[in-house]
Amino acid sequence: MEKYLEKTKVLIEALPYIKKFYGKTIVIKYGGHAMVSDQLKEAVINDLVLMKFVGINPVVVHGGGPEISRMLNKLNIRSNFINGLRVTDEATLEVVEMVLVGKINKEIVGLIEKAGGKAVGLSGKDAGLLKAHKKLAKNPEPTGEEYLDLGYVGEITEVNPEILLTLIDKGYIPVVAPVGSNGNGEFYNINADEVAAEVAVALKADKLIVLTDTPGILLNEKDENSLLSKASIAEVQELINQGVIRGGMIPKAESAINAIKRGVGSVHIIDGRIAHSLLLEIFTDAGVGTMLTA
Ligand SMILES: Nc1ncnc2c1ncn2[C@@H]1O[C@H](COP(=O)(O)OP(=O)(O)O)[C@@H](O)[C@H]1O
Ligand SMILES: CC(=O)N[C@@H](CCC(=O)OP(=O)(O)O)C(=O)O
Repeated sequence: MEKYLEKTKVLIEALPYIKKFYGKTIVIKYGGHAMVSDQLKEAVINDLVLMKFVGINPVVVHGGGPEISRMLNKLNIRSNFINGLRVTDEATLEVVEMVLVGKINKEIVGLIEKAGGKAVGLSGKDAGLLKAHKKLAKNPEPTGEEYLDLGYVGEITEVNPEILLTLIDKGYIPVVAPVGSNGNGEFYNINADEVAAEVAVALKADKLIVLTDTPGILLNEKDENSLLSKASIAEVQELINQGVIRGGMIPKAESAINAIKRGVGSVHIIDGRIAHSLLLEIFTDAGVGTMLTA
């Protein structure tokens, strides 16, 4: 009996959240470092499908950095990162598209279908979804040029959400790969955190949830107990300036600040290595990870 009461308690606890988010859009950034095992992938996908069936509109933006690196390695193409962004020459861009659009995007779509949902996979090239131009990165070193050339790394100039709204309306979960186009035949590799934030802004999303491989923003990267559970965008900017937030966490934190400044209610950076962390974040009182608000 006790066991059943526990189960009903969990469902009842979810009710106010189901009501709160009914009909709302939540953008989920599914990071490559959170795609650890097939079992975990299935847990994430089940969460997305459950969200859809209780009336929430999830939109997925995925990464795949580790898988791109593995493929580049196999092909003996060297790559390096500046401020968490992969320097991308022509050969690298080809591999990026192959892995993100050809493989990971279609895999996620297939898993959603397997779990009973409906999904459509897109890259930013489709239906003019992500317009981009070349991004110049600020040189992290105090010496030399102020800006560094990252090759075919893009920065979003415009999101055209029309196709996403149509898909949502028809009951599909849109799955977006972070590749953009300048409209003149030039394509760019865009960091998936940046894409997720821009998509969340364009869709006026209630929340952006970033699934990654840490419990959230840590005050000491080596200590998982130093989790910052809540932060304002000013506090996060300060942690970037101090160098507490570095590497792959920089685009996440900067994108979160950008999204909140432009109207997204909250951004949550959570541990995608924990099965069903997405459900815990949305449907329970506890919440997980780091919550960023204005
Ligand atoms: N202050 C910090 N707190 C947590 N993680 C941090 C911090 N600073 C840097 N990181 C790094 O950021 C990484 C997450 O970014 P990234 O590797 O790009 O993941 P993803 O593939 O999910 O986008 C963490 O694994 C960690 O190494
Ligand atoms: C410019 C840039 O860095 N692009 C990323 C795109 C994929 C990505 O962002 O993947 P994660 O979310 O798994 O890190 C890359 O080439 O790795």
